[in-house]
This record gives sequence, structure tokens and C-alpha cells, in this order.
Amino acid sequence: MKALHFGAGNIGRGFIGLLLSQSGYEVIFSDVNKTVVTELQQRGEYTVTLASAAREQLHVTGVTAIDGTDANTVTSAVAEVDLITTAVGVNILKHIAAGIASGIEKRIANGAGRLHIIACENAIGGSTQLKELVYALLDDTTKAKASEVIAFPDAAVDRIVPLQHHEDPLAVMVEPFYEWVVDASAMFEGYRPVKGVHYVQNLLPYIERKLFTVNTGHCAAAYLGGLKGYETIQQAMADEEIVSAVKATLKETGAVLVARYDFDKTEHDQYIDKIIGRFRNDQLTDEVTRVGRSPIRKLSPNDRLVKPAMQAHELGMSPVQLAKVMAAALCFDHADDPESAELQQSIRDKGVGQTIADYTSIPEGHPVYNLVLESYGSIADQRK
Ligand SMILES: NC(=O)C1=CN([C@@H]2O[C@H](COP(=O)(O)OP(=O)(O)OC[C@H]3O[C@@H](n4cnc5c(N)ncnc54)[C@H](O)[C@@H]3O)[C@@H](O)[C@H]2O)C=CC1
Ligand SMILES: O=P(O)(O)OC[C@H]1O[C@](O)(CO)[C@@H](O)[C@@H]1O
Repeated sequence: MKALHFGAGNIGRGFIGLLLSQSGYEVIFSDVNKTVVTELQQRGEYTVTLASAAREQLHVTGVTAIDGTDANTVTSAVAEVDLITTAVGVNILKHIAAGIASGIEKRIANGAGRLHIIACENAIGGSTQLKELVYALLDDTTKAKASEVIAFPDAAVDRIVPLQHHEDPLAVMVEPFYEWVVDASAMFEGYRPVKGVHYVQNLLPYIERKLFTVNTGHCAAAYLGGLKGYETIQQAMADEEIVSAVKATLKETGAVLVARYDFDKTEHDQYIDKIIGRFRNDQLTDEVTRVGRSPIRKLSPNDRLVKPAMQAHELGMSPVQLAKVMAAALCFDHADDPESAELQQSIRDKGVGQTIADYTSIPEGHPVYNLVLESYGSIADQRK
């Protein structure tokens, strides 16, 4: 059994590739990083280290790689494999869609079997987004045939894998915890389960619980920590003022999640505590710039800040803390991050009010908009 995984980066090697390999798949990574591709081709294996005191090492074998810039090779790989997964970043899905589309055309021409394509990105409906990008490139006849043999189940993936700084370009250190949840309702009957994956009939509560707790909390630590000059999440989470603010943020998203999905409040509070413990893992060093990266994506209407804030508002709550984190995100100023640079330029050119409206899609004058603007003003006053 062969799996093609797009993105041999931190999550690709440290999580998805690892589980696929442990499930007996021969894993073919597709990546545009030539060093990583060549190393995977030459060595066929790599090591994952668990970031705990014991530093357990897991050896991933039976892997190889293809050059993601070589369209013909990508097409052939898509045509021959039994499973496709991705962890490239949700904004990169558009760049892999063409290879998947031409591979699907080839599969259909060859009469190949059914295929699941699972996007493992931090987003609601990542596989559905990929499907739309791929289908936009297919003609109507191929789309009709593809809908019978190709499925795009959405997924939620959770494992903290910081930027890696090892001599070995394939080595990767990951936190011990992981959760990979897949929407089984969108899969073909008789699918081959991947060991360690939790298949559920209704993914939305899982993806929202994960995105609006792990990812909201993590970016809160990054943006609020960044305001205080911290460089790592571990430094930020050693500051009790930041910990209290992160907890207060997760109390807001928690209230929304409990109300929307009828989660048990005590269990949800325990989930929050566990996640705060994961952020504090001092066996890892996780940079504020990584966790806060791409602030435009993180401030977009369907993502970890705006969506729960608007849901809170609809439920009659005032998301004061989420608004503070959004304001801190607007202050995330790192020239190396293209989205941060764009946001700062927008604030300089159009002012913060217009920037909030443009990037969050929260209309000017909306109560949540006003909260963000006020918080931004308070931060600006404190910085004077
Ligand atoms: N790092 C983490 O802790 C977690 C990350 N995620 C999600 O996983 C995804 C990947 O994140 P990371 O692994 O951290 O990023 P990363 O930057 O380490 O890995 C992304 C990989 O995709 C490759 N890539 C870029 N364009 C490509 C293309 N056209 N074809 C093939 N490969 C291409 C890059 O070269 C890189 O190796 C993101 O959506 C992220 O939100 C989800 C959960 C945890
Ligand atoms: O990968 P993104 O969406 O930029 O955000 C980083 C997030 O990914 C994670 O690494 C895992 O979900 C979190 O640490 C962090 O919240």
C-alpha cells in the first residue's frame, strides 16, 4: 500500500508520515525543498524524537520522496497511490491542486481504484477547499467520474511541532501528544483505517474544539507574548499574566463551544488545562514567530479568532479577550513574515479601523469591531 503525502515539513515528517508508515504504508513525500527530497530519496528513513524527559526515538522507514516541482512525476504518483494526504499550509493547497487534478484524470483513464485525499491543515474544511481547487481544473465528465471514486474527507490534526534546528535535515522533534480526527461520513465504505486516526461521523465539533482551543490559545500566547517582547512560547507561558490572559481567552471560546455542542463544561475545562500544559512543555522551544505566523490567515473570518468571537457575540456574549488577542495580532510586526508586513503596511496606509474591516470582514461599527479597535487603542497608549 502506498501513500503520497504532500509536504515533508514538520507535520509531514513528524506526524502524518510517521502514522502512515506505522500503519504499513510505503510513504512517498512530495516536496519542493530539494535538500529534504534528496535526503529522503537517498536514506529512505528518518528519526522522530518525542519531546519528553525520556526522549524516545521512533525510526520511520520505507519512505521516499519526489520533487514537487516536477509535474509529470507528481501526476504519476497521484495516479498510482492508495491514499493521499497533505500538510503544506492551507494557502499552498492551490499550488498542489494541478498535480492532483492531472493525476485524477490519469487514474480515471487507467480505471484505478477508489482514493481518499485528506488535507491535514489547520483549517475548517481543508479537504473540501482542496476539492474545490482540484475540481475547478477538471471538465464536467471527469468531475462526474471523480465524484464516484475520489473522496475528500475533512480532518483535524493536532500535534505541536516547532521549527527544527538539527544538523540532520530530516530529524524532527515533536510533542508526545497527537490527535488526528477524520470525517468518516465522507469516506467510501470499507476504507482501510490508519492506526491512531479517530474516525467520526460529525467532524465539526472536533475541528472547532481543536481550532478554537489549541490554536486560539497558542496564538494568544504568541501575540500577547510578542507584545511583551518574549521570543518563545515557553518564555511567554512562564509569565503568569500571559497564562491568565490565555486562560481567559479560552474561557470565552470554551463558553461558545459548550453552548454550541453541549460539551460537558468540566470536561472542557480539563481539556483547556491539558492544552495549557502542552504549551508549557519545556522540552520544546517554540518560537513566537512560528506560532503567530501568517496573521492575515489567523485574522480571517473563518479562523481561530474572528469565528469564535462572532459566535460569542451571536450567543449574547462579549468577546473582550478575543478582541484583545486580535488587537495584539494587528501589532505582530515581523518583516520576514509576508502577511505581517502586508498588515503593517495596511495599518500605515489605511489606518487600523479600515484594516480591521478589510482583513477580519467584521463590519465597521459592529460591537466586536469596536472591541478590537478599543483594544488596539489601549495597546497603542501603553506603548507611548
Ligand atoms: N507544526 C505544527 O505544529 C502543526 C502544523 N499544522 C498544519 O500543518 C501544515 C504544515 O505545517 P508545518 O509542517 O508546520 O509547515 P512546514 O513549513 O514545516 O511544512 C510545509 C512543507 O510543505 C512544503 N511545500 C511547500 N509548497 C509545496 C508544494 N507546492 N508541494 C509540496 N510541498 C510543498 C514545504 O517545503 C515544507 O516542507 C499547516 O497547514 C499547519 O497549519 C497542523 C498542526 C500542527
Ligand atoms: O500552523 P498555523 O496554523 O500557522 O498555526 C500554528 C499552530 O499549529 C500548531 O503547531 C498545532 O496546531 C499550533 O502550535 C499552532 O497553534
